[in-house]
Amino acid sequence: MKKFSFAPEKDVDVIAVGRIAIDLNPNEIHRTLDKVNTFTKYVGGSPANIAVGLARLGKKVGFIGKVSNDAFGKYVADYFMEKGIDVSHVTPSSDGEVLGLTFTEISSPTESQILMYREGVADLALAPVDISEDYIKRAKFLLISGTALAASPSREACFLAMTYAKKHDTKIIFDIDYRNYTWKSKAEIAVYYSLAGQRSDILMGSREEFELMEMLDKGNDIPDYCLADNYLFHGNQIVIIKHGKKGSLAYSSDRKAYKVGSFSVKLLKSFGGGDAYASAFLYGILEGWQMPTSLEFATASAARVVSSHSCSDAMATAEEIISFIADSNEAGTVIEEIPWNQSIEGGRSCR
Ligand SMILES: Nc1ncnc2c1ncn2[C@@H]1O[C@H](COP(=O)(O)OP(=O)(O)O)[C@@H](O)[C@H]1O
Ligand SMILES: O=C(O)C[C@@H](O)[C@H](O)C(=O)COP(=O)(O)O
Repeated sequence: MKKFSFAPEKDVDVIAVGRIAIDLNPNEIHRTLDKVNTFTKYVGGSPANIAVGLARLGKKVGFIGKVSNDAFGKYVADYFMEKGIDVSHVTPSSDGEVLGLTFTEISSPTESQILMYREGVADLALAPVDISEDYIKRAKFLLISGTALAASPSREACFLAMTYAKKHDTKIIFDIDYRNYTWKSKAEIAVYYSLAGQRSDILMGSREEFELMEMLDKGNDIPDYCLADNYLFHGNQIVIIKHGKKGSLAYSSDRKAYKVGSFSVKLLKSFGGGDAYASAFLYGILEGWQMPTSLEFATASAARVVSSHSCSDAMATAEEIISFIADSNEAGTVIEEIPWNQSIEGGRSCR
């Protein structure tokens, strides 16, 4: 696949836009939330986790977002600074908006859910006035996280950020990132997700998130490659469709398709894999690696995080991921190049 190239004046690897929140993960596991007494606090929020993952991998990361004007807002901003993430465009909300809270429920060795408190959150107060063209111009990649499209003015802020990115050849990664809060209808979800997906250069999401973007009924048998084709047609270089423990499928504009398995780990929580995957995959792309190497690296990072208690704190260095791969039984076996129309569902035609 043609490698991405960037003007030398682009001195920031990735600028992420969207929510910084707090994860409260249970210290008592394999029980429902009502039976949990204590939690461990971590920085959370999908785009924040991805930013932390990239910073942990040594990339130069910026962030555009709004946080609460209180101790929690200071906590997340301080954590970002400690990780080396630029916070010059992370600003406190002005009308009392709060930081989102995500309670993870680890109800059994195989089941986990999240309960999010997102009423009046600061991240959705991000407005076009907060988007700096000069800042975005410096970035190789702009990461847009789908939940930031769930309400105005954050929605307009994201589309303005994408306009600036297009103007200055900053490549756009759209991580679909669906959370069933704030959205008013399935039609609204599909409109805004597909608008963003048609403007991106790298598009990633779970199968369920692609189905929401395409307004497809659950359980439909449209093959993944058909979903990918639609967005490659609109200019994406890479489309990745994630399938949980089964792994993922990746499609590139040079018509190469990859079926990616997963590494065997002891699952603790099924959350965090996507954020680790996104940060490690993007690291590989920034390093100029070929798709299979980036996909394996991403899959390994994801496996580490779903077997960890945290998401942000569990993000790994490149050395940790490489040694995880070396120590695993699946090294070199998780990636398979497949014929374009032989996705996980088989060789069915698109329509
Ligand atoms: N149980 C698991 N064991 C190992 N890897 C996993 C497991 N669940 C997810 N992963 C990895 O994390 C990636 C993303 O997980 P997924 O649940 O599909 O996305 P998201 O976390 O964004 O919802 C998967 O493609 C896979 O590589
Ligand atoms: O996205 C959130 O606000 C919660 C995250 O911090 C949490 O770690 C999580 O759900 C990760 O999501 P995933 O990587 O998409 O599974």
